[in-house]
Amino acid sequence: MAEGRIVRAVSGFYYVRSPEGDVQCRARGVFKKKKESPLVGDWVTYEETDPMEGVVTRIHPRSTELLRPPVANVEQAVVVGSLGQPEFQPELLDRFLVHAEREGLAVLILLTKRDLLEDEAEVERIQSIYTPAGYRVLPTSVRTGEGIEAVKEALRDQLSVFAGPSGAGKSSLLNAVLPAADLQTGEVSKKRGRGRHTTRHVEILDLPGGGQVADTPGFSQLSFGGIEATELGACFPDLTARAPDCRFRGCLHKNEPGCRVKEAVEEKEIDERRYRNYLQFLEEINEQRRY
Ligand SMILES: Nc1nc2c(ncn2[C@@H]2O[C@H](COP(=O)(O)OP(=O)(O)OP(=O)(O)O)[C@@H](O)[C@H]2O)c(=O)[nH]1
Ligand SMILES: [Zn+2]
Repeated sequence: MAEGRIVRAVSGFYYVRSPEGDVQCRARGVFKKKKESPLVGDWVTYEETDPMEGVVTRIHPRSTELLRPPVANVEQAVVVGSLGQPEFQPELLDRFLVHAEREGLAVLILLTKRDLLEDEAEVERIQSIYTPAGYRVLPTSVRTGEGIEAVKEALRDQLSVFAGPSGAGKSSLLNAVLPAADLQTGEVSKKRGRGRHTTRHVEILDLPGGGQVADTPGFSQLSFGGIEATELGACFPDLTARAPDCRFRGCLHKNEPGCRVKEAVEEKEIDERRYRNYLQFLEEINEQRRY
């Protein structure tokens, strides 16, 4: 019996990382009967039946479970937003943040392409919105190398996914933190940057400084299906912090009297744009319910 993490899954085989290499495993038949299946990211117990071959016998309880694409036990979402080409899109960033919060992940906001930014005050403006909400915001550039060491540091000791709009620079960042000598990984991973939503397999990559990254865009769906209106507030830490002081329990911070969140927006303690995005997402959730 040994334990390890599934780092890849290809046509019915699960590859479990061990100090000797990746052990090619099949899953025990009993999982199928129980309608369970091992996921990339799972910690499992396996039995080695032949050298470097085995059977997964137990799936350890998951701390998180992302569905599209499927990865288990992701701990951190690195939410990526570009500072130029494409220009910074706050609404899209908030959308990704909601999904990361919803999945119970720790969040790091990475601003990419700092080298393209002419207005130096922009980074501070963005930080002044998201830092009070509890997020760490790191400006980076793969062109100048700014922030890359800090990114490596932030990725240490946990499994992360990079999430963010297409073209924001996720693959470039991944290449920047992967070992320079590991050319093959670098090239493959660059190629994977394209068509990543189609037939690709999720793979967990080891980072040289410790820590792992799942080579997947994190969330491929950004609609709010499955999220109830009453749950949305909890996905905005800056709003949630004030919610206990609202007059009504279950306050949606919309038109209710005695709403502390709305007061905080008026007093500029909560960023107004974040609040407007919250209201818009709430509207979307209510729209979905109508159909
Ligand atoms: N100037 C500049 N360009 C960058 C930087 N990072 C990425 N780019 C460029 O931005 C474009 C998109 O980068 P990718 O890394 O492919 O973006 P992605 O988020 O992986 O995109 P998808 O694969 O579509 O999800 C490429 O042309 C990169 O060369 C940066 O720090 N500075
Ligand atoms: Zn309220």
